[in-house]
Amino acid sequence: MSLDVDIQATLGRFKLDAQLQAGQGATVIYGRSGSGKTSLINAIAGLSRPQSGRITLDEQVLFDAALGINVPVHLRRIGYVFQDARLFPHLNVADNLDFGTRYADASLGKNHRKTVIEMLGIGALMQRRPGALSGGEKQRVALGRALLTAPRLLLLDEPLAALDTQRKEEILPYFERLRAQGGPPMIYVTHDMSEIVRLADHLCVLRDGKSVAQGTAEDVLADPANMKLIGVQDAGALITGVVDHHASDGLSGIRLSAGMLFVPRMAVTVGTSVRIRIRAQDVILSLSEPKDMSSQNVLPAKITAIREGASSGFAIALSCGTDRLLARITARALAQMELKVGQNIWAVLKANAMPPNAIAPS
Ligand SMILES: Nc1ncnc2c1ncn2[C@@H]1O[C@H](COP(=O)(O)OP(=O)(O)OP(=O)(O)O)[C@@H](O)[C@H]1O
Repeated sequence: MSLDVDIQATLGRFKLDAQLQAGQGATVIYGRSGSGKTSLINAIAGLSRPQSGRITLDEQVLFDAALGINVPVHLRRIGYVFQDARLFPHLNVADNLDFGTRYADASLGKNHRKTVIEMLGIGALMQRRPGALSGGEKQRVALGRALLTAPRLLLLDEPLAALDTQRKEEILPYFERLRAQGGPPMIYVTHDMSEIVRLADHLCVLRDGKSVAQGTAEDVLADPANMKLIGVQDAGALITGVVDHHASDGLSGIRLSAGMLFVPRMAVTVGTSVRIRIRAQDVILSLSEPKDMSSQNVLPAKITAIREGASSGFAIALSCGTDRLLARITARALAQMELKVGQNIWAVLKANAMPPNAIAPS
């Protein structure tokens, strides 16, 4: 699958001017409230019509302002899951599921329906109406309804935003499974970093209606130039490792290319590959190897870039074995430590700075 979007739209006083390239897997659109995320995916779905630009999905032109092409919503074969499920209240789950299949490829038939219902664990809910479902169940049905149309692409607009933490945990594994099992490519809107760690292959950052950064999630998050865009609270790189052991003192050891990382005990088996978000503000830099610290996590690193960030802070990009880290330090620390690109340094990471929602099987 390849999606190519380059559109411009004026919505009241808001101007959207976005470019997006997406392929297989999950592409997360990340941005603050009002940055244009919903407007962008509505245009991809065909729910709104941009003033200019072009949208192509694989070889098909879905929209081209100059050529006057605008394929109607129901012929785009794109599934859409809204934040608030939007099931038909007067129809039971079975009828809600079948509603979208009117335009779907009939040859997919009953087997596809059965697989989707089993995958989402909604078989027991078939006769219930949406009013008798929990928020998490509603979202599973909404996802099922979208999948039953055999979409070429799935658009998900903050599908977990209306759910509490427990319900989010109930639904996220379904998205992870879809991604792992080669389900339809997803464009997934969120401003929740933990969902990015769990799902994002690619990341596109929107700001004030403009796509200001995009690429693999690892590249976008490790780039010190993007620290301001992501926000100093959330900025941080993704690293990968393999669960090496679970210690009896409540920590799990993760083998990284540059050494061992200790995190609060993880509920995954030894040998599992994981992706971990290390927030820039949780990385401390030291010129010499710290030996008498409470932190268990001291990794050798090299400075690859130094970039001025927001509010007198600097973003320091580090290579750490084959991984990248991002650290945020003050201008004073930068001057006192006389940090330079190319310098070898030690990165200190607190185990408690890596809560379970910052770690996901990769
Ligand atoms: N039809 C419209 N008419 C006028 N303004 C609009 C219209 N649609 C969207 N906007 C404005 O465009 C801006 C972007 O809205 P959009 O819903 O795309 O943002 P978002 O990033 O999805 O926000 P959120 O995270 O809060 O859902 C907002 O300021 C919104 O008020």
